[in-house]
Amino acid sequence: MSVVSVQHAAVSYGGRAVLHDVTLDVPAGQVVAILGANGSGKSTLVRTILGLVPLDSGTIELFGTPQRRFRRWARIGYVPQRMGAGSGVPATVGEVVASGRLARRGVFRPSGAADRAAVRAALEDVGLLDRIGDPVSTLSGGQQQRTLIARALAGRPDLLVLDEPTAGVDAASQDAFAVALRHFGGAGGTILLVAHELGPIEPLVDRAVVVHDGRIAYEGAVPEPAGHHAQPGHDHVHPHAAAERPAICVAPTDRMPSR
Ligand SMILES: Nc1ncnc2c1ncn2[C@@H]1O[C@H](COP(=O)(O)OP(=O)(O)OP(=O)(O)O)[C@@H](O)[C@H]1O
Repeated sequence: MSVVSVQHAAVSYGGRAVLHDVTLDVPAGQVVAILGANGSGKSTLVRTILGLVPLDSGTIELFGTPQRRFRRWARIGYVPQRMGAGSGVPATVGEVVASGRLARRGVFRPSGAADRAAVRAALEDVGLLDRIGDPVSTLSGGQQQRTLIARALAGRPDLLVLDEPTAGVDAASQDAFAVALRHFGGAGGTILLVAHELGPIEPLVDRAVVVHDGRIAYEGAVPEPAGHHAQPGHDHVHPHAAAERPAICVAPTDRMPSR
């Protein structure tokens, strides 16, 4: 079963086309990484899947239901790009994570034992249970990012969507994050993530999708990093995936297929 199915999607901002004829399938239980250079359209693709950006044409299905009729949003946990958890908000780590339960329980029902257990389990997953009572503002950037991931996990979603979850995050937090994702995936969860560098998540990724200029330029196994191409002594042994695609190797953070 496909958890996300995008067919021939086209998206534009104010008349400027940003995604062209994008087709993407995320099967249940898979970890799919969307890679690509800055401005290639990765975030737009994810935001379109979540219904935050309208389609010009094409179709999207979520859990087999056309997106416009899909109502079970609690099945999806979303961690947006570079969202500060601690920006002036005096909330504790536990409170931020508990807010991830709202869609599950409804705003007007008080939180119960199941909610508290889910919050603790999610914080345990990201290695921050010992900080549950601390103000978010006292956490490092990486720990704040882990708090946001715990908030998404606390809603017990079936699909986790993460936009650049490890960008600018310290190594310890990246490792904690990889552990949390492995746990979520091991329990049958589906993961769609946008990344520049996969780092410790790389072994978890079943399929990589490279977006270039608003089109899918490559789909398959995680490509080799391209950042070392320009270094002296690097023998450029891996051929480009297709003759018309050499331009995906444009930024140090881009990745090229190894075959
Ligand atoms: N809300 C918006 N209004 C107008 N243009 C936008 C908007 N959001 C993104 N864009 C433009 O659309 C293009 C794709 O942006 P998008 O954020 O999807 O790329 P990205 O691959 O996620 O890049 P990054 O890695 O920098 O986040 C870029 O040219 C960007 O400037």
